[in-house]
Amino acid sequence: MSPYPENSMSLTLYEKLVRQHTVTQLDDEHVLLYVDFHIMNEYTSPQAFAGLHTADRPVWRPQAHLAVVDHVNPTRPIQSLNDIEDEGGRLQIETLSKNCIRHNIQLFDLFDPRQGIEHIVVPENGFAWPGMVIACGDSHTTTYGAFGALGFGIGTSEIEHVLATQTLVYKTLKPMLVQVDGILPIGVTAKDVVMAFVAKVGAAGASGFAVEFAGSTIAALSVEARMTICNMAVEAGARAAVIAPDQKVFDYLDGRPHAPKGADMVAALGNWQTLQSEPGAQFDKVVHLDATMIEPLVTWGTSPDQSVPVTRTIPNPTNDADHRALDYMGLFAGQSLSGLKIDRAFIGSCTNARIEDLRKAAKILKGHQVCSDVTAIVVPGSKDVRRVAEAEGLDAIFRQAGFEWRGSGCSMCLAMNDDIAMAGERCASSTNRNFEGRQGRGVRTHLMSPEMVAAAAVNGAIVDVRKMMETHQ
Ligand SMILES: CC(C)[C@H](C(=O)O)[C@@H](O)C(=O)O
Ligand code: SF4
Repeated sequence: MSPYPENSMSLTLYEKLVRQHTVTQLDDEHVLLYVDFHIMNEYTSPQAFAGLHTADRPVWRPQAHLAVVDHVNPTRPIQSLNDIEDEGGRLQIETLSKNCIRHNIQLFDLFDPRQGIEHIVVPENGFAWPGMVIACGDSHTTTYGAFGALGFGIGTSEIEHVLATQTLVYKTLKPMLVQVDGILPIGVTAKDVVMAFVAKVGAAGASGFAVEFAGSTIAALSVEARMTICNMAVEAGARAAVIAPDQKVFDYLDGRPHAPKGADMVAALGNWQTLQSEPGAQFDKVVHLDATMIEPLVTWGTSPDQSVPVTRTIPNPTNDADHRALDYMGLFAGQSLSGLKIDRAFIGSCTNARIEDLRKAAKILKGHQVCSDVTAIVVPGSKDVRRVAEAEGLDAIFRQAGFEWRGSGCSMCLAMNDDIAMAGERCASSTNRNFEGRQGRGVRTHLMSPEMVAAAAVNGAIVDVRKMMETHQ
């Protein structure tokens, strides 16, 4: 039996995307899904290629894949791969390059002017279109939902399957609607919206679901801000997040190197405009968020759902995990996050290192100095973002304030490269995960918006960014 029988009149956007890519129905829950575009990084692809080579299989459609170096590379300037001290990382980068040459796959390597974090360079170059299925060996592939595409993370054996056949066995999800309405207050961002969602449903609250974000708040957001939302939806367990594409998305894509052009674009638009949930489509769960009530959020624990508005105090622990998290973070219930001293400030990651993020953080920093106790770095999400920021003079604002201006990559989002904090250090971070050890062994991560990180860097402590905005006026 098909989960989407032909006689079911009204489909959600997610269901449409699945149906349009179903090669064959396997059982009640599984389909063989066609993958339009597949992205690889140096970290999760080597074993998949090794499997392919053992089986002596070719890559079926080399042009439907892109490889990007982002996780293990240093963000300080280097002249050649020989300058990378970590031998393991260097080997991963070299292996990706060899595999791409062997199979004729396009690679944005470390020295390519288009290099950056995979989920930043893919949209930037116009690879992600509405209606596509996009897979990648990385959980934050949900980012492409901002375009009305179905993006999701896959494991090593699935990567191999996609390389060989351009398909994979896919377990269908239940549709969930997250309706966000109202005007966001000043100083409250897309990051706070998605953190509010994650806090409301919990870290596993959307597992088994494909989330559709809708409502006046979402419609008012830029495409980049929508990417922040879809990116972090996976922290609630959602293996897919979608937003119906609108004119903003079409305008964003227009003129990008790999977006359709001319008559192809006209034809594509005809299809893209149909990509919405139909009236009467059924969702298995509906969550409402009132944007006017959202405040800047900060995590206090070691899971992205353990957050509170910066104006509030840390809640009482309700289970063992809460106790353990407080212990690791060196915090206690009833404590105020505002005023908590930090050692590091990090602006970066595929959640919040796009040009709009850097512009907003720079606006907070302008005319201020990073507190002398704080080491602050900003890692633009891609070389493109870095170039645009430099053309606008943002690098000068960051540097004058005392931030280090780095090259692009995942950097301090996860301790897999040179950018690692020290045990016991507390870091205000614009990233998406605050797990134990995520930024280095014993490091205490507080997730927040890039504006909030900028404000924390200046104050040497977590602070409500809206206070700094008042002094600007
Ligand atoms: C390394 C990679 C597999 C991982 C992911 O899947 O997301 C990483 O990017 C992360 O953010 O934790
Ligand atoms: S920036 Fe962070 S979240 Fe994004 S892909 Fe890299 S490690 Fe994962």
